[in-house]
Amino acid sequence: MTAVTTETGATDSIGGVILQAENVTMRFGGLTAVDSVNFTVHRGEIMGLIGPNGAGKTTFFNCLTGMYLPTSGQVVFDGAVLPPKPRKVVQAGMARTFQNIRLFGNMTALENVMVGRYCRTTTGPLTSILRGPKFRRDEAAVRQRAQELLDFVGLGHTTDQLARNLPYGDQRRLEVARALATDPKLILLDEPTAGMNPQETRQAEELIFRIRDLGLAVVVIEHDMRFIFSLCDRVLCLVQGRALIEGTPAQVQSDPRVIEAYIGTGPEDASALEAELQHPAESDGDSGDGDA
Ligand SMILES: Nc1ncnc2c1ncn2[C@@H]1O[C@H](COP(=O)(O)OP(=O)(O)OP(=O)(O)O)[C@@H](O)[C@H]1O
Repeated sequence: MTAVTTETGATDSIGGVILQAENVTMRFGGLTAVDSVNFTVHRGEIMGLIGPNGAGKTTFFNCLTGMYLPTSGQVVFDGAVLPPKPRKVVQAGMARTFQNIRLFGNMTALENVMVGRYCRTTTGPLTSILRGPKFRRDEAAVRQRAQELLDFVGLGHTTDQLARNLPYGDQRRLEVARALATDPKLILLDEPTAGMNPQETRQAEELIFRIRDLGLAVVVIEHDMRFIFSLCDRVLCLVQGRALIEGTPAQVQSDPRVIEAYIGTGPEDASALEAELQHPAESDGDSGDGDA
């Protein structure tokens, strides 16, 4: 690992390559949603993925996480070509959250996290049916780890609460805890601050930094520019399926093509971005709305 000083002045330990997308292309019939995109993520790095609506961010995310098999190109994760099966991707050490919350609403917070943990247990069907000593040991370990993760994301007090009764920001954090329960090396967060208020957004940022400090790599899709530029080590901007620029937040912010790209697809996105880039202090407190 080498010590790297980020734009924010913090010194982070960024290690070797954990994820490499090579010329990833995804077509839907005649539409090319992702077009020959290269993308590299290192251990201990926070990568941002931005782009105007319809730029191909979610499709690219789905290619990275095995939801889609790219039409061409490949994704190499931790030294091996990614199997195009979400379950195998999780077992390989990649976890994700979704744009729309996907919790088990009628299960408790703890049970939701335990579900994520089961992919790492070795309990077979027979052991589960017989409920012998091994089953009870495994179950206790899963329960304990799930509680630790609830504590880690700041939800230690919600153990027995039904997921559907938690406030919105807590539900998003619960999703992160469930993803962490799979013991990932890389976690991908799809619009983690969507629908959050400014305070929840700051908590989300702090949580992502702590996840990175555990040594995990993080990839984030976000529409909230202030959030992404203060959080990430590097940012990739997609436009019409293509990589427009990849660089540090400072490099991406100062590239006029980025604002132009947003202007080309929607005046609201463009003016929000322009305001953020030119007058970051004035938008204080307005950055938590998200737009799922
Ligand atoms: N399953 C699909 N079938 C056909 N076209 C699709 C499919 N999924 C996405 N597309 C198209 O691919 C393009 C990229 O969509 P995608 O959702 O990946 O963009 P995005 O950058 O995530 O957008 P947003 O920020 O609005 O979520 C769009 O033109 C979209 O209509």
